[in-house]
Amino acid sequence: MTIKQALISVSDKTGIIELATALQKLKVVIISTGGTAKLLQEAGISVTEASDYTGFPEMLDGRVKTLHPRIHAGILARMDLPAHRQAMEEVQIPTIDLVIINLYPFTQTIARPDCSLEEAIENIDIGGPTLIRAAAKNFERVTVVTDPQDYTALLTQMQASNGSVNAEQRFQFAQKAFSHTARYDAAISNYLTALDPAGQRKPFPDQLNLNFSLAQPLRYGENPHQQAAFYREVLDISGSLANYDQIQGKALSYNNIADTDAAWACVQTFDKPACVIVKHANPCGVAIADTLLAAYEKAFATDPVSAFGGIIALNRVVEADLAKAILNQFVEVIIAPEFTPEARLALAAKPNIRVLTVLQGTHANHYDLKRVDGGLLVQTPDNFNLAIDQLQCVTQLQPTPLQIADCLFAWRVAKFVKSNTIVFCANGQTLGIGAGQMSRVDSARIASIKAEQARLDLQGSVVASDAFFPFRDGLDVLAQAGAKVVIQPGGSIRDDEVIAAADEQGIAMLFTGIRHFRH
Ligand SMILES: NC(=O)c1ncn([C@@H]2O[C@H](COP(=O)(O)O)[C@@H](O)[C@H]2O)c1NC=O
Repeated sequence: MTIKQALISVSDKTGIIELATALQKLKVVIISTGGTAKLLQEAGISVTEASDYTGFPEMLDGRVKTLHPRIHAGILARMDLPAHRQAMEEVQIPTIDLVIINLYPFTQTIARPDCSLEEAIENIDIGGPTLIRAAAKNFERVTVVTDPQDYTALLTQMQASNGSVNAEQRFQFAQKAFSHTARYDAAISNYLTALDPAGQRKPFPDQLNLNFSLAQPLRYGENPHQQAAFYREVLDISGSLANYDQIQGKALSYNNIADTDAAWACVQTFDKPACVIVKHANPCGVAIADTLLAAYEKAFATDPVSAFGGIIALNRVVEADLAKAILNQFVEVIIAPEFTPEARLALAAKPNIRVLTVLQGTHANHYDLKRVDGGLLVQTPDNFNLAIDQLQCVTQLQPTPLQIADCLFAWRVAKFVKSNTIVFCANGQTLGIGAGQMSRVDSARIASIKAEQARLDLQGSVVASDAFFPFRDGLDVLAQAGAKVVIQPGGSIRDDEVIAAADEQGIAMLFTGIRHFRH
């Protein structure tokens, strides 16, 4: 079916003159709304204004432009049905075969901090979604394009096939169109249901509509008998892990993505060159150093056994010497902001290794989400970074500036380890990590055993605990292992007992006043 008549009504006018020019060359008759029509006419394109076409003026400040039977019957008529054909002949309404449309910028409007409710309401598009839904519903005959990035595909096809668009492409455009209106209405619902009766924004909307689109199917889930897919947030994802660029390697698995997320989140919190090695969502080695190579070597030394098959995250450009060093171990994924051409060449020797780049430090999720049976737990992300002046020394012994720096390092690592968390550190290197235990004293024991296995000396080390010590037993384990400074939130009803134990064992202790549970 050759497209004979098109309706163009766009808020985002990117590429619209070029598209309309090309449509005109294909002898398509163009109807258009106020602002769009004016722009096209100024560009010398012959356009009929929607108001002339309907015989009805645009009214109510543009609230009514295209809401007219001459337009909607023209879009919705099924010309394969005799009754529809007859009805259209009786009222002398020609068909519209192509709708080029995008909506009032509601999301951009409400993103402005000074946006009033009135402005938001005026940016709720009514006629646009109606046009989109009508055209998408009738995709058997009508083509609807809602994304300026699809103009080239549309034209390529029309130019190659006598001004027509094939059924498969029309269906794809219709799928995209309904997703477009769904997203639009979701944004309106999220915004309005987050307003209290006084018009003030609440932290969470009464209705939470989430919008993710399929990024890639996955071979399987956490286990091979589970099916899985990876979805990406539709809006505002530049600089996010989900927007990764894969340079080489096998396709990412479900567990690869989850573990890489943990490693990438952790490594980004350091200012100095840093390396984080993750296994099963927990760091098994973290270090900072003057060079990235030194950071990697220190991180690897924490737990070489667990680092086997791990995920390695780095926060600087990776050069060839580091790439070659990493190749000595078995690694699943390497992620960094960039790799030099020489590093890429070196890594290419092991083509199965997944190598990813991500733009660094520009993205943070708005909400953390956790699925529970029949529900969803929602919270703001744990993006609290402790400042040095928030530390309170509660013991007779005061830590040295070097020990304080190590405490801050250990504390940052602890935030990314599953609770109960104990992290021994020295000189910007993790020495032993106890993760995910049901009791803090067991985590303390495991962390010291791990250091012993890796032949790392805990004498004079500092230790971070992600939450307070309920009893002195955990602290006693740390002291016996050789720790000299402990950083922990404080806040236990037995703090006095724990502080007394620290004084008794010659340990300095810092309270943060804040905890970092991670489940
Ligand atoms: N009210 C209507 O009948 C109507 N029909 C189309 N629109 C929107 O008007 C915008 C284009 O307006 P203009 O061509 O005047 O710049 C498009 O985003 C389109 O979605 C309408 N506007 C809002 O509802």
